[in-house]
Amino acid sequence: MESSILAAARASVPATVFSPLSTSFPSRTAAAHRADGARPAARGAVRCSAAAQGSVLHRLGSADETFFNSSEVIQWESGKSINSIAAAQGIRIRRRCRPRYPSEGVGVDRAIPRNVLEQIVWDKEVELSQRKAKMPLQRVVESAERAPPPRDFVAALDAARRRNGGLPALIAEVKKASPIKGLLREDFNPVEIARAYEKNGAACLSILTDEKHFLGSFENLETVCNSGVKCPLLCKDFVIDVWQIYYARSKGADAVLLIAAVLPDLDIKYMLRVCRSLGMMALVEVHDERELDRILKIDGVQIIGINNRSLGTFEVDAANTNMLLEKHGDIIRKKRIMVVSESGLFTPHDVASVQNAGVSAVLVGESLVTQEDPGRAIAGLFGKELLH
Ligand SMILES: O=C(O)c1ccccc1NCC(=O)[C@H](O)[C@H](O)COP(=O)(O)O
Repeated sequence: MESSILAAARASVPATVFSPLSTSFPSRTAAAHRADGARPAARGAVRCSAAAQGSVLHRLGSADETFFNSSEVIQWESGKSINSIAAAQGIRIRRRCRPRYPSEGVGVDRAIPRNVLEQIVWDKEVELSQRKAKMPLQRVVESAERAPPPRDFVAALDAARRRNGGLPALIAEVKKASPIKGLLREDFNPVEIARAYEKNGAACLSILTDEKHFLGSFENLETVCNSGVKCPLLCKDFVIDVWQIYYARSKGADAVLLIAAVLPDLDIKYMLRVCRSLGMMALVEVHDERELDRILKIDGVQIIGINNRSLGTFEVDAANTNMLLEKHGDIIRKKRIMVVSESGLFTPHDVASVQNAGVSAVLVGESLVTQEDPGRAIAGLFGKELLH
């Protein structure tokens, strides 16, 4: 019998004809397959689905249920590469393993990464293809269905803010290492750190799951989820495919991070729908004005994270939050979007400054996790103890 999450996922992408570029997608796809000399799907027709805003090619009736990300569909449809679609939206982070037609597998570019984030994304493509080979989407979807019900990330932030007289709520990050700073904490026990954060007033926790660059893991996410910690959990990873969202849910995540510097608009729209179908929240992260402009045009975004880490230098500057909110605060307030200031917050002055700019929450890793007692460090960061 079909799982209800799978059914919900199907329901969220009604079976209508995909036409962002106005032509009938199934016939174009079939033509593309023929032109390319690729064999059609072994069983069942390639059926196309469209979400109200995002789109997905969903191959039904085959044993290995496959979802394709929206920009891959556009790639097939338009003949343009994902990288040129992304570049047209001002996205500077390129993909390396560029998926083409299904039977072709992935094409690998020989270029070298331009920066740390691009390197992370390229490594993520390799990691993901290995994970998917071990666990096809249908199994991940079924496993997501067995996870404990998601907790309300936004409600937890709101409640903490009210409890603390309007101070920004804290999303405290369980972070062992960073690609820029290296190892942040030697004696790293994710459950101990998570409990200490919660006890000292964190509203939500961010659990890094990237292994290669942050020494995080999905085991960390799962153990914290099963440890009795009640704070909602953000799976902090580099999402490039909906598979990762289902996987994060299956390991107990209540929210995921979607990075505008990495994901084209259609992928963000589609991923937001997948999150909604799973009862999860998406923290949509921007670094600059161009990304913020894009995200403000997308319906259904409830939380925006402004990352203070420059994508050029990877240096942090908390003034980035203030600068973006000065220019776009009005529209953000009008749309009732919650804003989180992320990265590079070290002192009560930093927190007060982003609070004055209008943020509802702060996401902090390094300045807490590097202290001997990361829980006690919260009072140091805010200049007072937070109510739990
Ligand atoms: O933390 C890094 O060095 C890093 C490098 C490249 C891409 C992303 C990176 N960090 C991810 C994050 O967003 C931070 O872990 C998070 O905002 C907390 O930042 P901080 O308080 O400065 O540890």
